Amino acid sequence: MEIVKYLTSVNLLTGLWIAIQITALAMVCGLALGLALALMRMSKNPAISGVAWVYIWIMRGTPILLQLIFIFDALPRLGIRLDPFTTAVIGFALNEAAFAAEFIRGGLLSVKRNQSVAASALGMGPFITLRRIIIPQALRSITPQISNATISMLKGTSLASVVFVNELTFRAQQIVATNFDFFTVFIAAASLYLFTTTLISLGQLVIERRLDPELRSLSKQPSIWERWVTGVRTQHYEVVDADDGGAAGGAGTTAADSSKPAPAKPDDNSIIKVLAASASRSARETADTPFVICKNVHKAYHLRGRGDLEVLKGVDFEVHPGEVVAILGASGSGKSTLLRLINHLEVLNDGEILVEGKHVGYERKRGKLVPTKHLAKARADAKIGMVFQSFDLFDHKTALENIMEAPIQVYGMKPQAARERAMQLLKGVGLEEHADHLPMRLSGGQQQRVAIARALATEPKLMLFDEPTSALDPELVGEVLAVMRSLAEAGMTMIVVTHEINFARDVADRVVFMDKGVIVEDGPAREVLTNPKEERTKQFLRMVDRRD
Ligand SMILES: Nc1ncnc2c1ncn2[C@@H]1O[C@H](COP(=O)(O)OP(=O)(O)OP(=O)(O)O)[C@@H](O)[C@H]1O
Repeated sequence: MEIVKYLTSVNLLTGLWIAIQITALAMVCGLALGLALALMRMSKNPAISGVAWVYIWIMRGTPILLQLIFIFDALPRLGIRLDPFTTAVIGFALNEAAFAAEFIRGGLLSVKRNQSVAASALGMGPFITLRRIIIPQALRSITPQISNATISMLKGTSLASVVFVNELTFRAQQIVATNFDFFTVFIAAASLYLFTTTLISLGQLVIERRLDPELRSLSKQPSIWERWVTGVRTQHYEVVDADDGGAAGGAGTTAADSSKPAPAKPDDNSIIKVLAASASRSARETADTPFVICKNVHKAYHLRGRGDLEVLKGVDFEVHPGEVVAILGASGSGKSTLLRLINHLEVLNDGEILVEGKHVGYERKRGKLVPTKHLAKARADAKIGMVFQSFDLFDHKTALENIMEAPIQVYGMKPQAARERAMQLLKGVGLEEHADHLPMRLSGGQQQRVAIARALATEPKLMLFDEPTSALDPELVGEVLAVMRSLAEAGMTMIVVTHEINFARDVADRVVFMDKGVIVEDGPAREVLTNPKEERTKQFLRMVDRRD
């Protein structure tokens, strides 16, 4: 009974409440400062990362007790006088920030770099990318560490008694000093700590479940009961035919039974064809000038300790509206680099690239082209869709969410309209029944078709494909090529880096052959592929022939 008396004693409960307040405030401030320090640590600017490093070094290397005493005793000498509670909050926050910076940095680094490259290609700026793509994925690995840190801090608030904060442990000691009932008083205090830390652990559990993309996607699937009642085997959506112009609420058809095989090729009414045709129309408005112009393009990468690696050595090349150009060449010849330069995922060293008459992400200053500060906006305005070899779908988002992301976040589309557009696109690539599936639940071919749909959702005027089938098993290549073929047939301007010679022969208007950073041969696809003029092209085609 004695223990119940202490468990409900106002004295101890007030002490616990003070400990909780210090912990909550210090954790919020510490995590915010920790995130800033983590980003500073990851900066390429050595001065910025150096400042963060020194801060973390000092705060992690000195005891928090001394830090609290320093803030409480030393700051008044500089004219800054803080009360004990504020001192404790600031002291714990500053100390926590140093530790948080490191585990947050670990979490951010655990997200694959390709995720942010894919976000950039969709016109997403650094802030949106961090908030929508990187942090949600990093949070999964950071959450247990935040929970650990919160529990440690709650227990560690007893240290705040050195600056006269009257928290739980301190109050328990004061009671014991008067009644010497060590056992009961300390058991009561320990129980109060245990109760609170248990709540923190339960909170961690709830957050982890909410952050689990698999559980989230499953919760969108109809339950067994719902399926039985409605007779529907998978999630169903109203899918508006592209004919309806995507008008919300149009007469729709329901996504069909999952047993229906995915169409090998989108039908003529598919939104894929509608978008491609509209891109082709707008491209033809500038038909007298090439849509893409590369002039004397140079690119070198600086390799630490090994000097510069010159990857592109003066590339000149043009693509006309509605044209499909296949870029072939041996590994390392600079094909992907050239694609990445076109939508400014890399910075040019020399020369210039114009898309629809504009330098993407460059502005002229004193006669010189310099990268603009508004790079994300420049990419978004250029409307260049890009599809990568490794698909690079956002791992924490379903197929539908992947496609909706850029229209909503970059182009300000209303969520309902973006959802309808995304469903039409999924239907167009034969994947409407996989709308709520996470990338990890899709085959490589399906992921790549979602990636194409995602790129098309921004209504691109130009599509760049970087070896879109290289990472696929041979039996999955056909389904991706079928979608690309239908885009090409509908008039989309496309540049395709590929090793698929048959695709290049059948679909491309032109083939450009690259070797060691220069264009060796450029001409009509059939001519270059059946009757190459250059020895290097002949050698490459013989090698591909043998491989096939
Ligand atoms: N970020 C980078 N830093 C340093 N070197 C790079 C970087 N990106 C590419 N390279 C190098 O540039 C060269 C050309 O790379 P690129 O990816 O453009 O070639 P590719 O022709 O597309 O080859 P593959 O067909 O194998 O993809 C390669 O030697 C590659 O190692």
